Amino acid sequence: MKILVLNAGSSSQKSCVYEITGNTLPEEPLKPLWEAKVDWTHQQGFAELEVKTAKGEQLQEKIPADSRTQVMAHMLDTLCKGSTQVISQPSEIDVVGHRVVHGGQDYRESVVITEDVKQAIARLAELAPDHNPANLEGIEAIEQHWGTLTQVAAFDTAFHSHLPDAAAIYPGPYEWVEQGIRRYGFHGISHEYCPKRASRILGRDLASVRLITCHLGNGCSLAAIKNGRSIDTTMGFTPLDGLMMGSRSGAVDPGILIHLLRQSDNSVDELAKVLNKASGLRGISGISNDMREIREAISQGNSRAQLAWDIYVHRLRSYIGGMLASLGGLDALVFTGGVGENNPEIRAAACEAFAFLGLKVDHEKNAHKPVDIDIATSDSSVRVLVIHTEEDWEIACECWLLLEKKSA
Ligand SMILES: Nc1ncnc2c1ncn2[C@@H]1O[C@H](COP(=O)(O)OP(=O)(O)O)[C@@H](O)[C@H]1O
Ligand SMILES: CC(=O)OP(=O)(O)O
Ligand SMILES: [Mg+2]
Repeated sequence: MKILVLNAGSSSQKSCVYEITGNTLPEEPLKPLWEAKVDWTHQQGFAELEVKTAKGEQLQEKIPADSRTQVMAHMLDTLCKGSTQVISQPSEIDVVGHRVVHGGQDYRESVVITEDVKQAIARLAELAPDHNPANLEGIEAIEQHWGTLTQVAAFDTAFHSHLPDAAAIYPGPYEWVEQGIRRYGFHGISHEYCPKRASRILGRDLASVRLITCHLGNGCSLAAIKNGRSIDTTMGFTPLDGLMMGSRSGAVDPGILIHLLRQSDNSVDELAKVLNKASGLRGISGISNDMREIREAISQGNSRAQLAWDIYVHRLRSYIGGMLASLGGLDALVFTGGVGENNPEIRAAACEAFAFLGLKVDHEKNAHKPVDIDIATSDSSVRVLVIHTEEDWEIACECWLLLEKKSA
């Protein structure tokens, strides 16, 4: 079965083609036949496209980013044409799997996309404005360019859909519960993949390990994992809650929002834009949402970049502390996502606060681009893992399972 996966994040569009043969799913992620990444934010006005194939072909292009759909169409063309071609026509793809960020109350597992599903994704766009519209664009781009193919939605909210009520319900009026205003949690595809990988690295049964998964990308969230399930998480009703992020504020006193809305020159839309696009690392530093640029500015003595870093670290530590209490103990702390996987300083800074528990990082291992390994010292009381998240592989597995079930 050939599966194309489209994973639209807030700063990137990642895409992969996998070929799964045989009648069971492999335990380890397969190497994609073709993978592409579009980075939307690295250079103003341009998108950077990188394509790689299993055969070793590579392509790097800088394209004007005026229209996301055009960039997507161009990316899809590299699958069927030119040096990175891996299929001769779209009909060779059996199914297209999409990461869909908000699935609301109704979508607690992956589904085959129908008109109803598309309408629900569009309806929920208000709650995930940086994601659901891009997810829908991906679905529509396939329909427009490739015609009718089976498409599947894998929801970021699904893995958190069994959160205990005490963690899921906001202490507003009870009517909120009836209106579906609750903590949904996001990055669920990554928070589900990482514990499975962690249990293999640790050589322990998933049901016996207590984990905190720190997904630190452009969006950032933590999840507390017990018995392989999410029992607490930092993102909420929308992907704005919790940790400080690239350009999102994370949790702020709701009184600030009331105060700003009372000032007549602030509209709801402006406020939404400020919280989603002009806050977080970008808002505080005035430089960028990208952690690489924040680190660079700190090395040049920029005090606002330093402040942005300090707040990011403070919040990360304090939310890890919260997850620790929800779990009542911890076997391993897991770092993943663009920042979690690539930034040794953030891992060291987060872990330092838990040294009193006997958690110790091996600084040599931490510094040397760790991938899917334990970076704690042998005498550390808690393991510390760096895991390359394989959201795309997890989505491909969901597609395979759904189609196998349908054909059984
Ligand atoms: N080498 C690196 N060092 C530090 N941060 C990095 C590095 N590579 C990527 N990042 C960070 O990862 C972020 C993107 O994370 P990613 O998980 O890919 O994002 P998305 O939210 O789009 O899925 C970038 O904004 C950047 O801050
Ligand atoms: C939900 C979310 O914030 O996703 P991303 O980090 O990919 O933007
Ligand atoms: Mg992401």
